Amino acid sequence: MKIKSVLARWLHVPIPYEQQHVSDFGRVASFDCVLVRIETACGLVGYGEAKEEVGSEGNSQALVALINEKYAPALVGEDPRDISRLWEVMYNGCRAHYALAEGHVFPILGRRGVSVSAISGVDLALWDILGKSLGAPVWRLLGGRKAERMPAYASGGWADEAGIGRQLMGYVERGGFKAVKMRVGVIDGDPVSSARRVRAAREALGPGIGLACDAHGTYTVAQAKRFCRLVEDENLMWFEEPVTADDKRGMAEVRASSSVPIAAGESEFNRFDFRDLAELRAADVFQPDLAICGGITEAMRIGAIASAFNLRLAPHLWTGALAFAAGLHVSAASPAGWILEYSLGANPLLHELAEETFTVVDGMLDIPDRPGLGVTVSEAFAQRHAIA
Ligand SMILES: O=C(O)[C@@H](O)[C@H](O)[C@H](O)CO
Ligand SMILES: [Mg+2]
Repeated sequence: MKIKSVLARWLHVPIPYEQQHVSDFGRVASFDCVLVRIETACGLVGYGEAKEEVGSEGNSQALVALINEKYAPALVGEDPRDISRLWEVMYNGCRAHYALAEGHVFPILGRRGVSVSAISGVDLALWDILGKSLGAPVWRLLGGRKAERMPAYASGGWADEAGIGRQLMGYVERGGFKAVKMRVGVIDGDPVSSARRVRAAREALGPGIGLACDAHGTYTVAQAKRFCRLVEDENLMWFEEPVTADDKRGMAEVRASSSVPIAAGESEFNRFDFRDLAELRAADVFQPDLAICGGITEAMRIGAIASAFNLRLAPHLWTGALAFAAGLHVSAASPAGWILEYSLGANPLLHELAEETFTVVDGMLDIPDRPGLGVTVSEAFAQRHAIA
């Protein structure tokens, strides 16, 4: 089996004004991703997703250029089922222990950032092709799924102190969620007002609903410690990215300062970043993003590290349908897999790019059992929103 073509396109989907939310980083006016389409000479087609920015807003030109101009020419002619070999060549270039079939030398393109995101998009498409070639869902190729459906949490919660309880209860009523996530940090100013919003949320939800908080790395270590102290009795499911991802030791200090579990990983790029988080005891929950972290291949390794360090895996699924589905397959197959993120912000790439729908019933999401990633991409939707 041989790869015939690799094509990356930037999908830019504007969000209608009434559906936009104001996140920590401003008003979210679009949802963006890079759609990777790989076709084999025998006519199999696989799709993957790569992302330039964690928030999924904005420009993806650099990523598209990298995939189409650097990775694609090297991949054409290769066997798409040799995923580990191709991963290694894309990451380690001429240092890889494997070579490209035709003896081409591949450059080393970078070990973090868009290079690894590009690998993610390719990797997802390769797994999609492998599954389709065998008529099996990806989770089966990863060793089987632990359950037919897994718990999901509703991810949103930007409202102020007066509105947060109602907003989160709205999520619970809508999908039967047993867990929700709200934003704290820059969005509300300081740890004291964050803690007030958390208390309001807990009061509305009662003790039976899981509650997580996400600070997007916007606190200082001192602020994050103060926040943990203020909410220690609110029984948080986790406190996410308390401080910048660049300060892993600071994160470990925050974690050691209270009993509030720490989650991190959406800003990390590969297993080596997660190994550092684990060794520093900086986190309780790992959140790789399948469109960023090196794809399914790397996420399974990250899941193995989580398991070996007695941590949990809860992938960052603020993504389009392909990275979302990939996260479901990995969570279902990984021993550390725990809970799935379901974004409650406007997310057209989750709900309109795929012909299938991902619906939460009684707080649970079905693990797809169609071949490959189990996502039928709507080419009409993709073409309508493709910028490059
Ligand atoms: O964990 C999450 O879902 C967040 O970090 C989102 O990626 C962010 O709010 C998008 O702007
Ligand atoms: Mg987050």
